[in-house]
Amino acid sequence: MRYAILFDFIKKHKFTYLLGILFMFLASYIQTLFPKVLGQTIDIMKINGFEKNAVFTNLLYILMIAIGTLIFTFLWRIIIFGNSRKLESYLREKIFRHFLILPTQFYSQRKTGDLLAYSINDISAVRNIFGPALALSVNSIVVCVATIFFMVTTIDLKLSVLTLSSFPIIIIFILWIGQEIHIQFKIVQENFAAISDRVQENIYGIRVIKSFVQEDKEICNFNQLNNNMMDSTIKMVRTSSFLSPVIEICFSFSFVFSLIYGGNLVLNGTISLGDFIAFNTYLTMIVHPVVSIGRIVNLAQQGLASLDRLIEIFNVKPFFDKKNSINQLTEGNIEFRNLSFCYPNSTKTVLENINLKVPNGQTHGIIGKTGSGKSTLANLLFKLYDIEYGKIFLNGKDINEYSMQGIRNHFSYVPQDTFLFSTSIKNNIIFFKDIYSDEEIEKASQDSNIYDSVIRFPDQFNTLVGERGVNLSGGQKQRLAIARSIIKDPSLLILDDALSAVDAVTEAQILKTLKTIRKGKTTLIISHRISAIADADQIIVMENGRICEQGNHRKLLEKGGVYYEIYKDQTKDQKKS
Ligand SMILES: Nc1ncnc2c1ncn2[C@@H]1O[C@H](COP(=O)(O)OP(=O)(O)OP(=O)(O)O)[C@@H](O)[C@H]1O
Repeated sequence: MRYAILFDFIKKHKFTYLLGILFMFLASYIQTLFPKVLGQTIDIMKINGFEKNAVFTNLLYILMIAIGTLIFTFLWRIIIFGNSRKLESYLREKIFRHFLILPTQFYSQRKTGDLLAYSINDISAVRNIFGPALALSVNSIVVCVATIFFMVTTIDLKLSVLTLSSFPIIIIFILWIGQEIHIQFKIVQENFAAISDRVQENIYGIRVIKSFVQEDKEICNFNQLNNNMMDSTIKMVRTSSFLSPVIEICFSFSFVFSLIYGGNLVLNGTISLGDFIAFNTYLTMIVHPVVSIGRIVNLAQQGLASLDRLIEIFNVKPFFDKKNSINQLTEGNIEFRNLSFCYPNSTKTVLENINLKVPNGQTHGIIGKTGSGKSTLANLLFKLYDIEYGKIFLNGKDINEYSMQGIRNHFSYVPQDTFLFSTSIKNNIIFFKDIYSDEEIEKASQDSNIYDSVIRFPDQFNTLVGERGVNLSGGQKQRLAIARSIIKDPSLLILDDALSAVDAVTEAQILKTLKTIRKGKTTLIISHRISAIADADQIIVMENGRICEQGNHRKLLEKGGVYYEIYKDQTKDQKKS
């Protein structure tokens, strides 16, 4: 069901909602008793030598009405607004959970700022439906129905019909404006998402912007988005600003009819002066709820527009493992059989006819021109994209038989663009898993050659790395990411150009250590540098998504093909220096 996510929440909180609505009903209904009591009091006081006791009793009623309204209003506000805040937190948790289980390809098509807008603005707009909009609706319905009922039954039917004749016009107008607001609010939200995306991207890329002196251009781009946001908001405000004045004009006519026709009824004795005052008080009382209909429509349409956006996200199918999928992957035997691959929403074949066996315990190096498909090959081993059956085998079984969790628990991947969390070095190594001892953390950092750098920091392993590791050098970030991967002692370790920012000596040291600690386990080293893979058991050379050469360093040099050319190119520079 489309709104299932909301119904689940409402079902869970139905008793508090019912109680809150009951209190709202009582608070609103009690208010509508006031005009009649006021009218009666005036009629009593009109008579010479009026009964003081009767007036006193009526004043007591008025006081009780005020106290009752206060108590019930206090109670419903706590319950209903409390529930709306719970709903906000519930939706935020749901969307965050959903974001984490969505397939990787979802993130290739969405921008971060847009996703932030969902988590903040849209959820808050949905909350408004179940907070202020709900409260105003109940109040408006109860006050309008009760007031009209009292006007018609206790005062005068004709006078009521005449003064309320503008109501249908108001309702039609509100419904028409509501549709416009719905459309315009969606545009406002999209513009907000674009702004938040731009701010996020600029802050993230501030160093690049500064180094290319792009500040003015970026400010100009931002101003354009900001103006779009302002224009769309002003357009929406302009549309919604019609609501109140139109409603108020309609009411002015009602008051004119009431004064002319109602005044005549008093003069010819059809209704009393008290009734006339009560009628006008009813009319005054109804103005606020009817004007509120405009606000309710505003809030509801904004909330519904946001709800549509949220549901669109919730409808994106997350990845789920199939039943009985395998969790254990203690060995790293890998086989690609006739694998060809295109990225979703792309027609370009990125990998073509890949046939490759990596037996457990071996180290394979992968080299090739940029864009030749090396990272894609590695990504597919992590089930980042759907792969048909019969193409990739892990320990003799199809990759689709394994659970996502199983693969990611037993395999480790150090990507090209290292990502560090804004926390301590230690947390970045253990990745918030308190299962590693201090000795294991130190060992992993020694093996990845980052230990000496860490202990030179005043706070050592507790040093905060800053957002995305801004306080560390490129090489330090890479080595920290390697430490994070090797502490898991995975059955398959993939280093994707993960040594590109370290110097040749450090690279050699890390590779030497890896050789020891990775004995009996599979390692794939993707690199542009021959030095990083020369020692591998097998080297795969890729070109345009195909494996063009395969063998060990010596054999490939003897062959005098692509690998030999790369080797020649790289050693030529060394010889010169
Ligand atoms: N998410 C994606 N969607 C569509 N195409 C992609 C995506 N990621 C990569 N590609 C394309 O796939 C091809 C192979 O990319 P890949 O990253 O695997 O190359 P690579 O050999 O690792 O390159 P490099 O050495 O520069 O890292 C490239 O043409 C690239 O543009």
